[in-house]
Amino acid sequence: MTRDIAITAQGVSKSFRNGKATIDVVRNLDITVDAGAFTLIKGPSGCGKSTLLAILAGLTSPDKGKVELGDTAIWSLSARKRDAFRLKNMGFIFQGSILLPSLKAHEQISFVLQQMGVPRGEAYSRACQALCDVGLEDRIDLLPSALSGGEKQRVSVACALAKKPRVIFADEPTSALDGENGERVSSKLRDLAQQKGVAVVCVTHDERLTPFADRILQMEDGRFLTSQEEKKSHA
Ligand SMILES: Nc1ncnc2c1ncn2[C@@H]1O[C@H](COP(=O)(O)OP(=O)(O)OP(=O)(O)O)[C@@H](O)[C@H]1O
Repeated sequence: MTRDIAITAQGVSKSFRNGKATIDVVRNLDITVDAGAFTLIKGPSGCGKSTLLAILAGLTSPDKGKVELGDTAIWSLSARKRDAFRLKNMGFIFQGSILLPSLKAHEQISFVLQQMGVPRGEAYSRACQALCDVGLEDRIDLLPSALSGGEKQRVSVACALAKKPRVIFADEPTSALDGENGERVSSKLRDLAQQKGVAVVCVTHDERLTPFADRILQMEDGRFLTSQEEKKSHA
């Protein structure tokens, strides 16, 4: 069976300057991500997980290397074209996702869908369906000020679902969620991968996500451990 590869990154590196010091956060890293798979990237705090995710998602430019989604090299696009490509093809679930204070839960989502060109009525029904999928059917008409932190996080999850993207990038998607809702979001992400062929790439410390993953990559000091190194580090 041939693999359906959604993302290919080759030789990706990123450093940040901290005063006079330079920190190499992502080091000459290669990764391929399959469509229809839930890929989990784990590793200690500060090892470069979020930076890598942002590079793959076209949000933080690498110093070196190439990232392709399908046959589009995202870092060769102009900023404007990259924004449009992201809007159409990617969903995001990030820690502390910001909601617009004056929009109700369903409007947060239908606003994004309409930016993508989805007609108003369809945008509304997709927004409501996605909010139901994350258990927010009785929060559809509420403003962010009336939602808890976990509910706001679920609105951003619903937004990523409603877009029906090719790829979902998630950074600690369950961090603000209790057991039941953490499980609901985790299984939704897995179902999207398995049933809709979405490539889900998730970075997390949350062990609750592990059973849902098709593939787990362990990161340390800006690179992936080989399976042998992983065994040694757990010994
Ligand atoms: N914009 C930036 N400027 C300077 N340093 C940065 C920047 N972004 C990240 N870093 C540094 O890069 C390193 C890796 O950060 P990153 O957020 O990618 O790690 P992480 O593995 O996701 O950590 P955590 O699990 O704690 O979220 C950290 O030392 C961080 O301070």
